[in-house]
Amino acid sequence: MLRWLTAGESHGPALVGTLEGLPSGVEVTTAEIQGALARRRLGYGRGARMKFEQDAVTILGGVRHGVSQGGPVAIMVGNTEWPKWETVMNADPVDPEELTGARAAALTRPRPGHADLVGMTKYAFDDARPVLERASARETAARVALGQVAENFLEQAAGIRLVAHTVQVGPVTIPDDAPLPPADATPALDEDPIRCFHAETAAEMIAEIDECQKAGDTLGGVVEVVAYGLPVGLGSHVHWDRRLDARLAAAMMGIQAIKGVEIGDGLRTAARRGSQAHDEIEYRDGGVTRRTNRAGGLEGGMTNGEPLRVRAAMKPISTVPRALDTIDTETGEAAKAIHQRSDVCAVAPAAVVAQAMVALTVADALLEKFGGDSVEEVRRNIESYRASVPEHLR
Ligand SMILES: Cc1cc2nc3c(=O)[nH]c(=O)nc-3n(C[C@H](O)[C@H](O)[C@H](O)COP(=O)(O)O)c2cc1C
Ligand SMILES: C=C(O[C@@H]1CC(C(=O)O)=C[C@@H](OP(=O)(O)O)[C@H]1O)C(=O)O
Repeated sequence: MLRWLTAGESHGPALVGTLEGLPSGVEVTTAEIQGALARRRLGYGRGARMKFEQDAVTILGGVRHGVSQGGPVAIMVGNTEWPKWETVMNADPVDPEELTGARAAALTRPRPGHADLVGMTKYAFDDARPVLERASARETAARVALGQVAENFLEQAAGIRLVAHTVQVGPVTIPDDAPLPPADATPALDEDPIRCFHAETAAEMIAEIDECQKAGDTLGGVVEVVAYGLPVGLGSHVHWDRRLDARLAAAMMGIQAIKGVEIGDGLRTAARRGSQAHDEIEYRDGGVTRRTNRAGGLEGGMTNGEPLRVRAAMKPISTVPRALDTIDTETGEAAKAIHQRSDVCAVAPAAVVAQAMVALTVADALLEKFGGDSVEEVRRNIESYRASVPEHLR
């Protein structure tokens, strides 16, 4: 079993991620994790903070000389902006006289759509600061760091490769027949400001973000993660919480601002007749294959050998520059919601976060099916399973 946890606040000294259950022998370096975090910072429509803040990666445990050792992997993502927040966010008590200035002021005008108001009520705060500090998607930096480790494991143990791209920004969508980005598309996607594989649509998406920014508004969209090279049989049909589709949906919904998940053609399939909704099975080139991949690589909650396709729908950013109506929790009067700065659109980075969550979820399912304490043992187990499948059904 693979487990992962994160800790840390948006303006704290660092975020920390821990990954428990990773076999030994996974090759991974600080530079690779730094690369994944740099990818998460990309994206047209991101706010000013992405420009000046840096992620400083330190692998604290579980890896020696670039190879995992079988113990928990702990990764720290330091926040280079910490000196500005050291008093306001200090873990130890500070002299109240030092708590002056805009950063220290209580935030009492909760943003509709953010965690502010409910978090204040639930955790008994009269300031939204502690709520937004932990609700913030800054936390996804720790998940992306862990996701890179999981991705290395998947590739090294099973040749599995993942890509993530933007398929919709606000109302602008890629055509239905747009080709899927191939397994090696990540460098090309990194070059596109909105991480869209369809050049004409990418230009329209950028124009939509520009227009939205001018109007003082924000945007959401849809991202898709594709995983290539999955063995048949990850997940299970036998129980609801062992279905891989259920686990992927939970992983996607666990990302800030994700409000819908689609496996394969998902919602679109609901409008089709059965003859147009399923993937007919045939022998081709000496192996079993599906004519189409509308199911997105999952049948009965199990991988069927086709590419896995998972989409996640992100709502528009809730810190709207043309601030929304709210209340002031201190005075009880009508007010305009907090707005200092914000992303206009964070769909491109959300794709990178979704890729990390799929990597972690699939890595967990791979270990559940094949077990193994070293990458070599997992590899052997996969090979022996593949060899046990009758030749005409491979
Ligand atoms: C990559 C990413 C960046 C985000 N950036 C912002 C932002 O700049 N401003 C904001 O209000 N919300 C942002 N969000 C969304 C909030 O974190 C999210 O709406 C909030 O935590 C409440 O959770 P919920 O939307 O799931 O209900 C971002 C989300 C992601 C995934
Ligand atoms: C810092 C990151 O994203 C932040 C996520 C976020 C939110 O509310 O989720 C709000 C913004 O932070 P702030 O309110 O301080 O400007 C984003 O910049 C990051 O992704 O590294």
